[in-house]
Amino acid sequence: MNTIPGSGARKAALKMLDAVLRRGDTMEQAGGAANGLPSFADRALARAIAGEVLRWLTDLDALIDSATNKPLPDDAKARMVLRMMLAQWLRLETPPHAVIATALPLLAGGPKRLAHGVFATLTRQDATLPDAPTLPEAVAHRWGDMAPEIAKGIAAPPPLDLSLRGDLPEGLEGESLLPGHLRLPRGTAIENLPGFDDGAWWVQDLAASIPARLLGAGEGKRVLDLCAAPGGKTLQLAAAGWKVTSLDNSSRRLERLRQNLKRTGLSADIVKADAMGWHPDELYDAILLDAPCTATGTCRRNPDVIHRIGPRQIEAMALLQSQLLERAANWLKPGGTLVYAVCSLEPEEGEDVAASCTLAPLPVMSDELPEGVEPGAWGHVRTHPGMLAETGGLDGFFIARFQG
Ligand SMILES: C[S@@+](CC[C@H](N)C(=O)[O-])C[C@H]1O[C@@H](n2cnc3c(N)ncnc32)[C@H](O)[C@@H]1O
Repeated sequence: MNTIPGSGARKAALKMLDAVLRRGDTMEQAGGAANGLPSFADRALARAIAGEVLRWLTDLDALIDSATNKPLPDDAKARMVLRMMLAQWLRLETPPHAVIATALPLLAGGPKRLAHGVFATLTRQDATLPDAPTLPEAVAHRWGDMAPEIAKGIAAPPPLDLSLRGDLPEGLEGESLLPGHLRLPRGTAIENLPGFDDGAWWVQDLAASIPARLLGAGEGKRVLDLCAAPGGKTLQLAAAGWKVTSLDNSSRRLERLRQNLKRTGLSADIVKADAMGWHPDELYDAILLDAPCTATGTCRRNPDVIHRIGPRQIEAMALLQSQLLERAANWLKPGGTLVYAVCSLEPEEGEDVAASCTLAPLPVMSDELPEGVEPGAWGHVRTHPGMLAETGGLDGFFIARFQG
């Protein structure tokens, strides 16, 4: 039984961190550890603690090492608990006495005094974190010139972006960076927003909304949303007047797509199939391939990717993406349009895959993008979390458009 209020959330956060950093689970998978907590507030707290630790891991470790004579092993439980303690104090503004009361029981029978001593030293010194998280060396190297700006973008969770099905519901206010887009402050509770019950909008990062926009109005023509679940882009395409076929190989994610269609009152034909074995009955006017990827572009909301993803996963994804793009290119009517997108910051999954496509590039124009985002040299789009910083940033995406 938990005798100290909030200790359940800390236990769950510890389990989540263990799952991500030791087993390589995604935050979504690891989040299951918080599901048994009785209150929404506790579940949110567990996720916030784990998220802040993953965001600031390198800097938290540097603080811990500065306050110990002998470095704690990377996988020591005391180090993990100290990371959580510092993240709560320095990022979530939890008072030190509450941090100590809820964290030390996690080390029952272990080095409680050591953890207490390190934490007390750092609080006495008024330790601080830098303005932007320090990226692990290999990640900074991979992201090259973009790395310093991305790091700034990762410093805090992102704002809430909504895509609108049609007109703006009465009473819903925010900043609009593209038609049909609305940005609200981070932490906004969606259930209480006007239009939630009517399905007048869905949550979708501004960058994630760009690929479907690049296909324009559907006017009843047929589009294949390849790798469609949970369906953010299917909803956009259906709302833009396309006759949508949504294909995905995950039953669980397709169930979420079904629920999303139901909530918004939009429609699509759903196909559960492996795109690597499936063949269409006829060709499509347009195809949106939002390919499976390492998702490093979502590092603001899923900071686990900073620690889980490396060359092995990037290479495997790039191979699958090239194969999917090659197949999709054959399913397009002559003159049709194909958009390839990945929410990855890795050129191997974006620029390199697009360069291997046999279709002709159909360059994206500046006026199709949010102000401040410009198309690249051959008309492709590259976004990253450090862009549009003054308005709250956006996820990292690579997007290219082609003509059949
Ligand atoms: C980036 S997500 C798609 C997100 C979706 N387009 C949206 O906007 O909500 C990639 C999807 O590809 C699916 N997928 C992965 N491999 C697949 C395959 N071989 N065939 C079909 N779908 C696949 C995954 O289940 C996942 O839902």
